[in-house]
Amino acid sequence: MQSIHSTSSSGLMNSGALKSIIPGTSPTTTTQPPLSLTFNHRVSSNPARLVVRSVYQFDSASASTKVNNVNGANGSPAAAVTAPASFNIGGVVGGGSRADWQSACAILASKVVSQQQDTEKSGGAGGQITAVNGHKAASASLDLVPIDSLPKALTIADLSPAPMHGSKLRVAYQGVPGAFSEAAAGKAYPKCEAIPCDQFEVAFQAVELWIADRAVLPVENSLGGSIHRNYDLLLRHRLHIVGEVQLPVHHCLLALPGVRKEYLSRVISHPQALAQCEHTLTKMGLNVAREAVDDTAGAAEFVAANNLRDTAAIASSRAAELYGLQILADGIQDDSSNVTRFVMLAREPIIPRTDRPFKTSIVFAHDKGTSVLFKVLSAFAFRNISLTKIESRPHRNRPIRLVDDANVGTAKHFEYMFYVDFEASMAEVRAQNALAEVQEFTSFLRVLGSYPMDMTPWSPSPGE
Ligand SMILES: O=C(O)C(=O)C[C@]1(C(=O)O)C=C[C@@H](O)C=C1
Repeated sequence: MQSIHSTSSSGLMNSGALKSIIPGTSPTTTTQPPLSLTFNHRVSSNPARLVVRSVYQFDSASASTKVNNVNGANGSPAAAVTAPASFNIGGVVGGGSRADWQSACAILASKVVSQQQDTEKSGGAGGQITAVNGHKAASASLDLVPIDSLPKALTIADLSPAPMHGSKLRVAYQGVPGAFSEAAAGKAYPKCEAIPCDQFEVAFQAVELWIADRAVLPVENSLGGSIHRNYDLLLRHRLHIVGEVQLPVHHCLLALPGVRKEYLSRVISHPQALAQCEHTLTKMGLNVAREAVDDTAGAAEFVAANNLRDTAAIASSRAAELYGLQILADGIQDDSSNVTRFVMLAREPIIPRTDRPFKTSIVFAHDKGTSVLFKVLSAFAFRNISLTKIESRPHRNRPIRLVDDANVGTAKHFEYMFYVDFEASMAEVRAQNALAEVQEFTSFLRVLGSYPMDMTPWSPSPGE
């Protein structure tokens, strides 16, 4: 019996992807007294090594509280908000009281005067105070900063860099370059800048924090079924589904150059990929250990980076190219028409239309009563609205309902959240009426998004 082990991102996975960006998780503190607090979102510009970190940093060199938002797309500062918290003037560090402030100002004033005198004496500009408290000081002759170089007021665009005209849409995905999610991002937004993230949660946060404009998320596969975690995340976050793509998934068995099948003692990949290739691997005589990692391309990267001659990865042919691996076997998915469905997420919903086929995704919890699920679903059936998917997940807040019966004891009913996709646009009256009716039977109802269906003509993966 083969087993699939779960390995956390701190284990096998060695990606340079976006890391968790929950503020305060990786504070960098100095032993010096906290003089200013810097909150930095730093995004490296190397797409294969993109890391976003929230750094709370006590910065004794600056006398202010700064929030620096560094734009991930080009690495240039997008915003810097400065507010006095405590101060450091001319080497005098103040704790923030009025008396400290005044004495520090006095010291500063005397320094200005003495430096002005030095400058005047020397007749040069060499003795100018260049910066006070992070701000450029006016020159000694008091010719103030020219009007055209006055600092510009921050605008909402500085704080939330959306793609400007002509710039690329930034799309967050889970995994490293070569992952199928990256390919899905490219299919959904052909000219986008794909941003690798080490977890799904991080991809959501990247959009919520305006580091990315969209996230692309796998929700189901034709062989492996639903990706449950992502259903839960859709509910926990407030992003909107704005589109879907269905990607043919063509798996390859990858190993270091020169490695033969007989040398292998394990195969590593994303759990979905291992599941999608299970029968083929067995048919190939590869009865070796399977190990799960965070994404397919991450598995390929791991084999290459650690020079593992006894390990193969299941990943895309692009991953083979990127990480210098050879393809031992091509098209090893158990079904040639292996497809993964991804949804695209954004901060704002799109306006639903009726000029092309639309799908709408909802989630609801139903109230007590008889045949409630039947009643809810019939609201669609009576209006000729086809359901394309139904999924249930445990109700997080109320997973169990106790039903007491004096004679026979207590029944424990499991409570669910139901996710339904149906083929209609929210711009259609029949869809609005159906939802109005659904609302009557439900204790909770949310529209996750109404979006164009992926209608690309069917093209099985190459080599099929
Ligand atoms: O690991 C990857 O390459 C992914 O993009 C993730 C993922 C998934 O979660 O299902 C996407 C497509 C394939 O089904 C296999 C893995």
